[in-house]
Amino acid sequence: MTLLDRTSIPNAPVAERRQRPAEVDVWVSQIAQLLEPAEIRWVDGSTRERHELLQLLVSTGTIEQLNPDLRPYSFLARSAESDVARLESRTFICTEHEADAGPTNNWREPAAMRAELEGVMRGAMRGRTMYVVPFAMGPIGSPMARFGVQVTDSPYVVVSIGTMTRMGDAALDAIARGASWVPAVHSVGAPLAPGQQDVPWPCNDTKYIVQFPETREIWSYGSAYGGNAILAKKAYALRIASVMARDEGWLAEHMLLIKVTPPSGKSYHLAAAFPSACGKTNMAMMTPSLPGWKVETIGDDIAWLWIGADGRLRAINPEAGFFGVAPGTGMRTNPTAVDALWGNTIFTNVARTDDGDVWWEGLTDEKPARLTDWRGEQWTPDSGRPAAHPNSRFTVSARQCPSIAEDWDDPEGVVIDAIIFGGRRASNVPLVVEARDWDHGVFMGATIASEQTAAAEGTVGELRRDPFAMLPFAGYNMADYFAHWLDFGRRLRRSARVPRVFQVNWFRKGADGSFLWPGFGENARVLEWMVGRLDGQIGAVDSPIGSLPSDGALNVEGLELDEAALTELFRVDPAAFEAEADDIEAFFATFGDRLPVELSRQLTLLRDRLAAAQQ
Ligand SMILES: Nc1nc2c(ncn2[C@@H]2O[C@H](COP(=O)(O)OP(=O)(O)OP(=O)(O)O)[C@@H](O)[C@H]2O)c(=O)[nH]1
Ligand SMILES: O=C([O-])CC(=O)C(=O)O
Ligand SMILES: [Mn+2]
Repeated sequence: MTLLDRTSIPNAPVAERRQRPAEVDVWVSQIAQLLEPAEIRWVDGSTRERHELLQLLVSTGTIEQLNPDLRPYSFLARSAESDVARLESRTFICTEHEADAGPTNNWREPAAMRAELEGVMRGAMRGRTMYVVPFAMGPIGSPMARFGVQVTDSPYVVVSIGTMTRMGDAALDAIARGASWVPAVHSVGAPLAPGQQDVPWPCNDTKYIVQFPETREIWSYGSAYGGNAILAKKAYALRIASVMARDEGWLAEHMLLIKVTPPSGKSYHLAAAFPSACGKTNMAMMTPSLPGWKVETIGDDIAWLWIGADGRLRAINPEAGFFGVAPGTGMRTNPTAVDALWGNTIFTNVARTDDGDVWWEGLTDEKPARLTDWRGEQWTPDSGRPAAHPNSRFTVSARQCPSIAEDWDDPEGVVIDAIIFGGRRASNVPLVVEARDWDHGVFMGATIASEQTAAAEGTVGELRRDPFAMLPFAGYNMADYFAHWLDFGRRLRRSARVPRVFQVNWFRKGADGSFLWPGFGENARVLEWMVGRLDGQIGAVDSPIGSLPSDGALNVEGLELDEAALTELFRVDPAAFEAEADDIEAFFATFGDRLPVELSRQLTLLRDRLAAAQQ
């Protein structure tokens, strides 16, 4: 490949195509002048193009093809060791005023960040192809669909966007017809000198994931890992979209969407927000343990919610694929995901078997005698280290999921009956609690705490407040985000039924450190109680933190769960919650007077109820 000098870039040969929106064209040539790619290629989203890109990735050693007899048309990528998860410390929200980013975000002054980015981005694509990737979030034709164009020098990122979004000509045509679009610039930050040999996973030790919410722009540098590089996902569909949602009166949330059908045949739609690696994909694909129950998948990570013309809360999944955590995904825990991964899947940082298939901790109970681990090294069960990276992932199309709901891509979305918040809590938080009303539900969401997982850098296990599971994803001041949710409730109350709000915790542990609740398919028992509550047919008892299942209301028939474990699962320790309330107060104080008064009031009410319970 020859290195082109800067002046020749705008004339770089590009394939002829039909209608290319002038605005996108101009932007692409401006970006090309900065990034100086050797070549520009517009991505059309065709199967043939995907095939070509996969072949290219095999030839550069970025991916290897798995055994087609065992895993048809599937590939394994091994990332650089430093590029395995989202980097929250390098994720920035750049607003004119620091207060608009709020205390939970890394803020940078936009002009200063632009100058910094220009420094690293100049010439960043030398010797590489710049792919221009138009994409749609949400079904094209939906009133909720939103568009974007990402440029990237990573073909791995292009094929990933191809699975995760509606990518290519259809999106570009919508932009040509006048739809607004968000520009997103991505470079792995590894320019190639003439003749320089490429590495399998180019990236840079310096990384940036930058959002400019006020001008709706995204810039990412140095990483090819999912959440840092597939900018349609967390950067757009959550960080930028949450700001659009604030301004336009809807919600962009870190939520799964499911359709639940009990034996009665009447269906319900639920949305649930859990932090990264806390069970969204698993719940979205749940195989209920209860006979006659059915759970169908609509989305596993992101939901956009709005109030429909009928006044009901509606939601779409803006994505088109799943970027799921591999470890822990097995026939006992999530057989639906295992089935979905039969082929056409890209695996990243899992282990490889000798016969060219994949393996990760939890795929099978028995560990293979020999593997090639995620770093490419020989591995045996005695190696004393995990074979797959704890944040290893699969990338697979939603259409391939056997539990996908028929209406998963309905442009009008589905009507939401209940909202669930959850986190990973070894203690304190009961298996399930129901909020007293919407505002109490907002308080629950705002005060979710969860133990950190391997999905981002940091100390795994450390407890932190992760309001609405949006801590790393809200594109604006979290206090204003709380206010937006409270306001949303007021609008729902005016027009129609307000969804119920619940909190769950699948992760409470006993004294021996093991999970008290079997989880996964058995979580259907919790759904059964929720549905009973929606129908007003099942009992609840009041507690200081909300309504708990009354005696016998949670169906534990046939479970190996002793009385002590069941008691512990629902134990609300007022003293522990007093401490929790103090911690919440300190967390709320970080927002100063921007915190909605209603949340301080909810905290006071909680303390009053805790005090009453101890009398
Ligand atoms: N004990 C227990 N573990 C669970 C349960 N549900 C999920 N897990 C485990 O939690 C980990 C993460 O689960 P996922 O469903 O992938 O989490 P996620 O919220 O989709 O994560 P992201 O894709 O990072 O946002 C996996 O190792 C699962 O096996 C459960 O009900 N009980
Ligand atoms: O975005 C990613 O890298 C993966 C993911 O779903 C998360 O971390 O929540
Ligand atoms: Mn997931």
